[in-house]
Amino acid sequence: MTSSPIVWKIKRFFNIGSERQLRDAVKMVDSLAKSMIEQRREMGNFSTQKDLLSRFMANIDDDQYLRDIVVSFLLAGRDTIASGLTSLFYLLSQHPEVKRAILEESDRVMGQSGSGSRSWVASFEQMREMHYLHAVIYETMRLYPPIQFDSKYCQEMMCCQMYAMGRMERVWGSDCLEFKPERWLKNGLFTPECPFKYPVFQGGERVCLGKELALLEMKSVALALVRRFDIQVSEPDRTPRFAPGLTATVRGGLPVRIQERNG
Ligand code: HEM
Repeated sequence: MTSSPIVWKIKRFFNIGSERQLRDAVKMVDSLAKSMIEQRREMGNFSTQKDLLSRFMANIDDDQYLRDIVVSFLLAGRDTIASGLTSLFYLLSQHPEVKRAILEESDRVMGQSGSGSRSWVASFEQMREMHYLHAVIYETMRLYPPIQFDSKYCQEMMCCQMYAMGRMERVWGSDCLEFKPERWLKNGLFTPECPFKYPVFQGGERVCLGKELALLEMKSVALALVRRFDIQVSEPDRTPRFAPGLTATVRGGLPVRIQERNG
């Protein structure tokens, strides 16, 4: 990235420096997407396969279009989930009472399976019953939205600041900086907020297409890990700092210590 467009235009023209790196990186992502499409084509029978790519391939023949679909799902769906889960494990490490409440809820819904150890994979129906877990995921992304700001261009440009909005007293009340999953529950049931108050997935016609998938993915990974392992942030007193970028990434990662639970 440079301050003047002339610089990158010259680099692009001569295919040098960061423009060359960008071109190589795009080529690599393209060939990854292409090989995923080819592998799936060799498997055949798209109409009977249940994965997302097969469903698209059952209806679309244009390889360029399919490649764009693969790339947009990879970009939109990978780093966002990783970011949300990183923040979740940071917060759970600081709030053992929330972790305990997740375990209690999951034990109630899933039961504690054989020989003292918990089974860790929940069914879709079981996950729908876990209102507290759902609230924890929403509350995590209120304080740490995976996409911290987002710009839109129409007649004028506007910028939506998800990170700032999630921490505004005017919007969330005097306890806005506290991690309180209960704020999302009414009589134990998850109660959503208007997407324009909680714009983590944006709202309206350009709402995140993967929103429900994202929530399901985050819930199932979080649950499986919390039930099976005890995860502690290695340096609990160090506040994570974000690296600048489209998706919120913790600078240097979030080192944790993982221990298997006994039961
Ligand atoms: C916690 C995880 C996620 C968050 C916070 C998130 C957030 C967002 C946001 C804020 C937008 C709007 C961007 C814009 O219009 O400028 C968006 C768009 C989009 N997201 Fe997600 N996303 C997540 C996960 C996913 C997943 C898992 C997928 C798919 C597998 C996905 C697919 C998409 C697509 C295709 C769009 C473009 C929609 C359009 O322009 O019509 N997202 N997402």
